[in-house]
Amino acid sequence: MTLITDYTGDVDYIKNREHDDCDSMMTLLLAKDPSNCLLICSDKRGNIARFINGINNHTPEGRKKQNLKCVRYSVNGECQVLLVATRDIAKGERLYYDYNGYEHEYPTHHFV
Ligand SMILES: C[S@+](CC[C@H](N)C(=O)[O-])C[C@H]1O[C@@H](n2cnc3c(N)ncnc32)[C@H](O)[C@@H]1O
Repeated sequence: MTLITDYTGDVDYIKNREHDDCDSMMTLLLAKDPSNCLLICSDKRGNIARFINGINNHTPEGRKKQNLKCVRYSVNGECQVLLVATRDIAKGERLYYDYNGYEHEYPTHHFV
């Protein structure tokens, strides 16, 4: 659970980005009413989190590479997405997390 980074960017309603081809959008908040769901768009303003690798969800090797997980916490009353370590990580190791922790919509068949 060592904090690696938070996932920063502009926050918007998912409904406003349905036709956006940005490949670094992160779900921030899933709500019962879909019109209230929020996401983080990091293409214009973001941080290092947008460049962290995703695992291949279709191979056993993909799962083995995972060394981070994505969690959501309320920090000072605001929802935040955090990437935290799931195990000890050696210096120089590549970082990987599961892009499809909740919605299973991100295509990863081609991920190495
Ligand atoms: C969240 S990153 C976004 C990078 C984006 N172009 C940017 O500038 O913010 C997602 C992209 O990184 C690449 N990527 C992430 N993990 C990968 C992996 N394991 N193998 C191959 N490509 C990967 C894919 O091209 C994917 O579309």
